[in-house]
Amino acid sequence: MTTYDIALIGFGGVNRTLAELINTRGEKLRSELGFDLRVVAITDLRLGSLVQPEGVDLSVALKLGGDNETFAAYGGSADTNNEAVIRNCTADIICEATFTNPDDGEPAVSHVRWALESGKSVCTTNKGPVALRGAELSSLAEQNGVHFEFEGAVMSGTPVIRLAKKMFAGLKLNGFEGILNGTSNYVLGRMEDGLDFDAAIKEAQELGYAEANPAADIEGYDVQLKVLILANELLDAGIELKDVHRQGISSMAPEDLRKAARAGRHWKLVGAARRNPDGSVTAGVSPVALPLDHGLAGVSGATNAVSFETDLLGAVTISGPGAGRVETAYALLSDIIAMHAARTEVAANA
Ligand SMILES: NC(=O)C1=CN([C@@H]2O[C@H](COP(=O)(O)OP(=O)(O)OC[C@H]3O[C@@H](n4cnc5c(N)ncnc54)[C@H](O)[C@@H]3O)[C@@H](O)[C@H]2O)C=CC1
Ligand SMILES: N[C@@H](CC=O)C(=O)O
Repeated sequence: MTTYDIALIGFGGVNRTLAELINTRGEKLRSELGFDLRVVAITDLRLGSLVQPEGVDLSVALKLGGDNETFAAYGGSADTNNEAVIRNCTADIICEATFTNPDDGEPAVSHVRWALESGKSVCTTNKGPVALRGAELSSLAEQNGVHFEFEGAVMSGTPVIRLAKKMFAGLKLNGFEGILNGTSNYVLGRMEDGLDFDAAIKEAQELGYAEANPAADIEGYDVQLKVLILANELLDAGIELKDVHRQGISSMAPEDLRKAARAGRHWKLVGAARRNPDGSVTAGVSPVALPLDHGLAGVSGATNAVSFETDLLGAVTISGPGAGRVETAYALLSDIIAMHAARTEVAANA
């Protein structure tokens, strides 16, 4: 049985839930997937760092998080020590789930770089490194013979990136439009129900959907990153953040939403990209009042959906959870499963 040693960088909602899945469903994962997962290091801004090559006792680690509690009391350190931990720990795979920084992707870009440079594979749900340094990091992974996987960066655990890359072979993608942020979609729906803006955001935070700074969700920064990822990964657009026009939903009031609903429309924050006749790609994010018969109008709550425009099939739509701790932890697991499948294939062909 293969065992993958993993390090969790960031121990918030997503990586804690991954640790819970490993802790409570380890046996099932072993029998169904044919490999074992062992956590050998954890770092977190608030908790510090814990490195235990023989395997961290997850039931203990998962109880930590009280006021002023750090790993120092459990044989670790109160310092995060990210670079030393990532470079020197015995992990095969680094699971990066720290805050998304929409400006320059740091420090997550460095976390990913240190891991790949030291011969470790990376899976991440962090949109910053993928959107802003995706090409560079993928090529660094290739140079080092390791994997860089990021399915959870768009639409959480709902398979989009790998699915489109594999299953759309032979089709030409001419563009896409989608609801790509669970928080803003949840907030728009709750405001249509009559809740005020702040109360709706608070609910989205409690449900684990929102970014650490929810302005990223509401002002469209999060969708801007996701549009950039899909455009570059799937349309080969070669565009940068500045090329993705951005407008959020912060100026919308509950009354605007209810008035639109009475007129048979739902306001949605839509991210889209389309290939122009000259081959260039135009991309952006903005609120749109969709008529009820539009395919995205009925997508509600934290559900996301993206509709790809293809040459031979017309529109192909993928829909599923777009946020949530369990759903996003599953995305990391799906990345590890993909790495295992690739490794098994290489071994079979050797
Ligand atoms: N929650 C969700 O539904 C989804 C989240 N994501 C992304 O996954 C990542 C993690 O999300 P959550 O776990 O929900 O966020 P969170 O805010 O619950 O957890 C992030 C953790 O990272 C830690 N952290 C921040 N900077 C750090 C650093 N430099 N070194 C070590 N630890 C650091 C924080 O202390 C916190 O515990 C974010 O980038 C988010 O954008 C992606 C898809 C869905
Ligand atoms: N905050 C994001 C989480 C996933 O990327 C969202 O609400 O969609």
